[in-house]
Amino acid sequence: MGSRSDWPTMANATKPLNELEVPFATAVVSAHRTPQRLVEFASEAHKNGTQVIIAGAGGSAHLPGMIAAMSPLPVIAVPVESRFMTGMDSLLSIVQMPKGIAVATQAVGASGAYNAGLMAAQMLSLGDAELQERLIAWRERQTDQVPLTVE
Ligand SMILES: Nc1c(C(=O)O)ncn1[C@@H]1O[C@H](COP(=O)(O)O)[C@@H](O)[C@H]1O
Repeated sequence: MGSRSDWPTMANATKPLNELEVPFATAVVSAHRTPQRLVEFASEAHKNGTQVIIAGAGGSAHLPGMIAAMSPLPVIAVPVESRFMTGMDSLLSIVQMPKGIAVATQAVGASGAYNAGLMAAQMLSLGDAELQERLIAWRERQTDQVPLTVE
């Protein structure tokens, strides 16, 4: 995430990851405030066992695209709600990537962060049959929890 202030949003990504027993690490990395840390993080991640990166940032959100530019790993982006434009600035600055560098952008805010965790697990499940089984069971539990009536 681009700032510690993104954590209340980005913590939502950890919920499905924990439920699906997917290990993860967190880091504060900013293209603007810690550019050297960004270069090291993005260029080294695929060498230390990381398989998917979830990048959340708000406002002038260059982080996901910059990570994607420097890493061969899939980058899932979360536009964090901003103070002045409620996340529209975050969304547009993340989603409008130039052809040739791909970022998988999720919805703005907490739900987007939650789905980023799910999407990461689904990507990882392509090479992990046990994780895929856990995902299928997770989906079935979710379906069972939706009541048929509003009473
Ligand atoms: N968008 C970026 C980047 C980046 O794109 O590299 N670095 C920090 N930020 C964002 O600035 C917002 C305000 O940060 P502060 O609350 O620390 O002032 C955060 O949402 C963060 O993601």
